[in-house]
Amino acid sequence: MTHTVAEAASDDLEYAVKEVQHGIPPRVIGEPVMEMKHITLRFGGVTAIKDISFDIREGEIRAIIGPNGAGKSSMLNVINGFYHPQEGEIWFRGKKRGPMKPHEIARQGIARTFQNIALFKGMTTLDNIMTGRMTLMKTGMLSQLWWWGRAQAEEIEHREKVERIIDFLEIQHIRKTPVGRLPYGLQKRVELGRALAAEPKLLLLDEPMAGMNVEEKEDMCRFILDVNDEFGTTIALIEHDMGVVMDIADRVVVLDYGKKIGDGTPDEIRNNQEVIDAYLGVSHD
Ligand SMILES: Nc1ncnc2c1ncn2[C@@H]1O[C@H](COP(=O)(O)OP(=O)(O)OP(=O)(O)O)[C@@H](O)[C@H]1O
Repeated sequence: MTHTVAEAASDDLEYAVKEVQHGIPPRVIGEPVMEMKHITLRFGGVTAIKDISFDIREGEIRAIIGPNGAGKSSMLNVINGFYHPQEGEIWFRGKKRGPMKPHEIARQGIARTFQNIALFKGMTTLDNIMTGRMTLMKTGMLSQLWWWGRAQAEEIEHREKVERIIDFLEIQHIRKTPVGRLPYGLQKRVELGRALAAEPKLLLLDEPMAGMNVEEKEDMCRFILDVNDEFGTTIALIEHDMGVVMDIADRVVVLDYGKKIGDGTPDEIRNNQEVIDAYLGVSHD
């Protein structure tokens, strides 16, 4: 089956996003936060990313799209330090970044969610979101023994922040439920909550709508737009649902077989012949 971008967009979903955007002033896009310069990443004989450059700017919602195996997840893993490219440079806030461990990158204010939900299934929503604050916790195990009062004060502060996220994501009713018992859409929302708990400046979302029904997608769109708007969080996301991408992204970078074939606003991408030929003109469900 073939279909165009417009056909791929669900009318219901489009409406929900427009409704959310209504009344909100246009986003202010700032300087580049992250610059990927001529990145090449190989796994043995497989070149997952070939000489790709693009940037992510302060305050924007940046989408990375492309067919299966295009190199999107690999790119997200390069951004969050999980993979180290063999070639190219990564610049973060105007400084060249050397190889870093993921926890060091988390301390720089970069958080992510995963394509396959990576929550602690036996733990409650509340505890899972609390784990997102680990990198912000100052008091270690030993000092907790000596500085009981300080550790307690810190715990209260973290709990308050987590409760605010629970309110924001409208998941009060499941705060004590083990996440393994939750429907898929709610688990995805908890995972977003855990990433938000780290108070990221740059949030990376790997297929946040995958496996969701239309209603769940509407909710997730609303939360992504609200996170960007209310917290000023810069967001980079991989997403297959073209209706979502074209509605919420400020700019879109398109990958195909590890190469960049398009980069621009949703309108520019819709009209880019190379992108249409490689990706948009055919079904990619
Ligand atoms: N850890 C790995 N070891 C070997 N090859 C890998 C590894 N990770 C990815 N690849 C290969 O790199 C290429 C890009 O994969 P990647 O997962 O980044 O694509 P993608 O665009 O995210 O795909 P999808 O939409 O299916 O998730 C593929 O050919 C894949 O098989």
